[in-house]
Amino acid sequence: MTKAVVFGTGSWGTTFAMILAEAGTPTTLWGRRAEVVESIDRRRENPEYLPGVRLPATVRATTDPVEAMEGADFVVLAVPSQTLRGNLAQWSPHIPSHAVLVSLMKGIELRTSRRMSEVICEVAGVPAERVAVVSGPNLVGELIRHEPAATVVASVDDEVAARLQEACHLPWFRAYTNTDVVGVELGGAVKNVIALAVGVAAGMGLGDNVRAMLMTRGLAEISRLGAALGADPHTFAGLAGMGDLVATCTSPLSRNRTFGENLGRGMTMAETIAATRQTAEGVKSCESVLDLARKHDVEMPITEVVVGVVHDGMTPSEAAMLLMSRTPKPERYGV
Ligand SMILES: NC(=O)c1ccc[n+]([C@@H]2O[C@H](COP(=O)([O-])OP(=O)(O)OC[C@H]3O[C@@H](n4cnc5c(N)ncnc54)[C@H](O)[C@@H]3O)[C@@H](O)[C@H]2O)c1
Ligand SMILES: O=P(O)(O)OC[C@H](O)CO
Repeated sequence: MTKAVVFGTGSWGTTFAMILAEAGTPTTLWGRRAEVVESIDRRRENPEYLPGVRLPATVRATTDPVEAMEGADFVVLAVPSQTLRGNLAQWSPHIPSHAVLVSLMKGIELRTSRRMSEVICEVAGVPAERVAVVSGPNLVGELIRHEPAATVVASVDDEVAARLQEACHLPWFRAYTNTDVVGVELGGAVKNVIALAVGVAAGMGLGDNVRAMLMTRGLAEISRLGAALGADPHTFAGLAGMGDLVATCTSPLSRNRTFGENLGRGMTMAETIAATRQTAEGVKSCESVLDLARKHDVEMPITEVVVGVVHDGMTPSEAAMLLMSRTPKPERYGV
């Protein structure tokens, strides 16, 4: 029988463990904090991240990474992107030699500008064929109610993607396979940056025309970066591209959009960080996305102003003025 371990008892790690278990894949959750692990193991609930959600009996939990990985066919990683390298270095000596490593994370590493699958290959010393990525419009607040949703399971090895698809596919959770790992990962990481921009605009009281403009031109930025990195352009019209962009930029459940909205309303960065309990990946990844774009000579004006507002003291009004005063150009310029 296929078994999985999920590293990270946050909202997506716990929810994906629930999905795997419901799909018939017994799953062990690894967490840092003994009280969270004990609650999952004894009471079948993660009160901090998913209060009131009853987890299936085939979800176990432990603080011991070695015990967690015993016999695992899928090692699923759901910690904040910037912590992956340090954590995985400790876990990788104990990963079963046949196991596939799966990234649920939607970030780009600071300093190296690497995608999460690249960090996994480098740190765990595994070939790309042993890595998969799950990304799509998957807001946890809806999934825990078993509302219908779909996702993309990507691996350069389509058999690996098909195995993971089988391990997590449910009547209410459709998993589609894809071999374009680069495109699927970029779609997930960069939409968080665009959601910050959309949130800022909403916080400033701006309406749907602005939201549509930022989402559409944001998709152009994602596609330009994807083209430079060799992604399949069709991926960005799919669930991991436009799909996730729509969900994240329009939902009040999105942490990234909410983070931007608080900034747009006039909260300081310190106040906004204090008001954010969970991981809003775009806050750090906007800088690494911009670095990646610059390395590949790709123009990403929305990402630039997001970095300005989040990290360099630019005001939302200055950001809006900068974007609107750019040189007029044809819509397909640079795409
Ligand atoms: N929540 C969602 O709706 C959702 C959906 C799809 C993808 N994602 C992505 O999944 C990833 C995880 O997000 P999440 O929503 O579960 O975040 P979260 O903030 O809910 O949980 C993060 C987890 O990581 C743990 N953690 C924090 N710092 C750590 C460290 N240094 N070492 C080890 N563990 C640490 C926390 O204790 C927590 O258990 C992110 O990349 C996010 O973009 C989230
Ligand atoms: O809450 P966010 O902004 O991290 O978005 C969650 C998921 O990535 C949506 O698919």
